[in-house]
Amino acid sequence: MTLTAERVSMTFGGLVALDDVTLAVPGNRITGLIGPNGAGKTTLFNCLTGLYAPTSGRILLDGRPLAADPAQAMRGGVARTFQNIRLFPGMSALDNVLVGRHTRIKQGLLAALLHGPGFRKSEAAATERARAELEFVGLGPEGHMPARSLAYGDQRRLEIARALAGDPAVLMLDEPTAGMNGTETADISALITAIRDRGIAVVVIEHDTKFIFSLCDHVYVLVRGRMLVDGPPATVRTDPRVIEAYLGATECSK
Ligand SMILES: Nc1ncnc2c1ncn2[C@@H]1O[C@H](COP(=O)(O)OP(=O)(O)OP(=O)(O)O)[C@@H](O)[C@H]1O
Repeated sequence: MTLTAERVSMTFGGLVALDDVTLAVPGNRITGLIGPNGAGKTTLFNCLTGLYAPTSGRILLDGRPLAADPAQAMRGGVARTFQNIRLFPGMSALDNVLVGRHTRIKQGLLAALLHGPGFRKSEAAATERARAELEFVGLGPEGHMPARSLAYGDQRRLEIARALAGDPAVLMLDEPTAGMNGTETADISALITAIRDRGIAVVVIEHDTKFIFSLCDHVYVLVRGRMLVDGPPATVRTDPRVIEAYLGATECSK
């Protein structure tokens, strides 16, 4: 599946946050989105996840318009994590992932109340899948623990497990390494690569350009609402326009 922004512009009052931005996010690829403060990254992210309706242009998932409604976008296959952790702190890690799984299950209220065999079977399958996602992110043994008692890095992995449980075609990660130490960052890199290898399109916004250039298959650079340049990391990080506009010569040449 490919998520596309087609000539997207977004204005807030008189302020142009995005100006004619086009990008394509295919499966089997980790796409990075970087840019200086105020470049429009979060605004683009919000358009791609259905939180904002662009002022003009279109967001398409495999050629079909994506609803400007986060719940519908999620059901359509676009999942996200947030800059700030948004778990249910008192619930177990497993139950947090089950919440993600339930976005996919079509059991009505009546079925839940009656607790019939169909419902029980579907719940058992959901629990199995939730356990599998916990294993996948490296939290297999922690399923019973309240989310709040997990280490910070583990809470971020739990958020990713919850997003994966909804069977996304595209996973959008907003600053997934914010506040992490070097080891946790390396672990998250490996996890994101494993997600890509499942065929899921991954989009990462990060301020840590070193992380983006070493992780991503393709990088887009936004500057003042416009897409300045995109390409493989090796090309983008040495592009003089990027060095001048965003990174500063010394940073980018590292
Ligand atoms: N809801 C809003 N209302 C008004 N202006 C907004 C709104 N959201 C963003 N903006 C403005 O749009 C521009 C782009 O902001 P955005 O947050 O998308 O940039 P960013 O690249 O994510 O920045 P940062 O790296 O600092 O998070 C900024 O000038 C910002 O002030």
